[in-house]
Amino acid sequence: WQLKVKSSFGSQEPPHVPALPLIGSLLSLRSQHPPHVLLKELQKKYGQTYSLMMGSHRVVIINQHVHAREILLKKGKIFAGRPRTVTTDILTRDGKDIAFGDYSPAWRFHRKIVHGALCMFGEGSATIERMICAEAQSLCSTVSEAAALGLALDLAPELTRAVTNVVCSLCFNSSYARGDPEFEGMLRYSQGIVDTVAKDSLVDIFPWLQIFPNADLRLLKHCVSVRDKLLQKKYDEHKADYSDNVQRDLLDALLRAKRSAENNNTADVDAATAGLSDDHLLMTVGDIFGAGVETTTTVLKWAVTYLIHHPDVQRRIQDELDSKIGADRSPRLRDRGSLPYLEATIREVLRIRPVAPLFIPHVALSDTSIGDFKVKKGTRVIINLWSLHHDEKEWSHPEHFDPGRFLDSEGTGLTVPSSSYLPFGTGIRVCLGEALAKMELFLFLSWILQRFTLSVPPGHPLPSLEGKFGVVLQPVKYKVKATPRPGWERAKSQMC
Ligand code: HEM
Repeated sequence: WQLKVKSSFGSQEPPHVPALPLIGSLLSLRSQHPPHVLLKELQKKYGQTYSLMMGSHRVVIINQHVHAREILLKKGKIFAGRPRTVTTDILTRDGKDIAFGDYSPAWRFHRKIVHGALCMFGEGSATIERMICAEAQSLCSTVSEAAALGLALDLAPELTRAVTNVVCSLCFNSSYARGDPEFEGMLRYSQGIVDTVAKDSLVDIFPWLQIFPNADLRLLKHCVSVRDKLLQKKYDEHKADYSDNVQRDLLDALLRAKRSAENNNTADVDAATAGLSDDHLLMTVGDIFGAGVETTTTVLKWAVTYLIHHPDVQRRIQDELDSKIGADRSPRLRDRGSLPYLEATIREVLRIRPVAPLFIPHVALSDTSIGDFKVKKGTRVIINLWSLHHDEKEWSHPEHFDPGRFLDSEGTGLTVPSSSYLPFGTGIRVCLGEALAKMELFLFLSWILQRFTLSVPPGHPLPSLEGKFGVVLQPVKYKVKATPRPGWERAKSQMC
């Protein structure tokens, strides 16, 4: 019996990367590789699951799907905590959002109403499809204008604009024209936040460093205050003309859920204890911008980058689009089922270049175990999605871009060939925007590839596939030559 109890809490600690007092394992983590690659490499020395010290925090690193699934699914509630850090506290008013909020009844209720609101405007909704198609149309017009002038285009800012506008329409029922000062301001502060949060922030490992002047923290605080002013303005406007009978957007849906909880119109136990404040709703919208724009845009950028490297894949998608949709109308969400090769390509992009290769760290909320290893309450856990998606035992030639691995043996049906595939996570903390992101990826890519063939301008090198690591794993900057496809002359590219 004693043995049984022992093993249910794990019998041994995971192997440790050496650590020194105060600085932890910092010296062993110096490398020219980005963190996800280094943490994958360290498996060779310490095994698939090992631990290290970040300052005074013990962090367990997971490089295999069996342990990842145990953490996210089987022990989802035990590992549902999030660490608090200096930068995320600034970003989220001390964790009043979903992504960095710690697990609690308030968080559970908060996540539930946001999920409900996103479903209403998300999956299967004609409203969101219209919003995305409007942005796809505007994006294709910009690309078409550049093509008509014979110009190569940096697609990255155009994709950011398009995805940001979808999120603006979803949250505030307002989309912006190019050059609109409010919109340009929003793009600027978002970039500032991405740049500063992306820095390997030492203050997050050693919070006492805050007492020293820190230019990054100053910039982050400035960008967050500009963001908050805009969010507050939108929030006040929505509150002023709120009506129970009309739901224009996500902010209306959130306001309704909050009011209904306050009026005790809900039997929800968590709601009774939650007490969601205005800050919670504002930070939710901050989260959707923060988690929803950079990620989706980056996947689109990687998709374009891989398609440029693989004209054969691009051609096969275009053949599929031509035969299933033709040139008389634009793709719709209902076409997804008949375009398996495009869907397989999106899955392969999400596998080969996971934008969140280290997820968001989880925290053990009680003493527990992972496999045979015991894990103490408060331990942080980093799931290295890069290792899962590049595990040689699970994927043949993992660095080889091959959408076909997500097709069945007939090449017509979609499959997921390995359990080592978790681009959006799974379980209690699964990505809240998975459905929205998949709709955007499908519509933007199908619209672009129906109209244009993408390449690099003559004489330009192919863009690097290495990527640079920040908040997300980004491709490098480069220019794209978009050649209109036969039948997609300029006027027609406007067609919806
Ligand atoms: C292709 C685009 C996207 C990818 C690959 C992606 C991936 C992920 C991943 C891996 C996580 C971490 C899961 C974990 O910690 O266990 C996550 C969390 C999250 N994502 Fe996404 N995401 C994408 C787009 C979006 C969008 C569009 C939204 C907003 C509508 C969004 C909102 C969130 C939120 C709020 C969380 C935190 C969930 C929680 O902590 O409970 N994401 N996402």
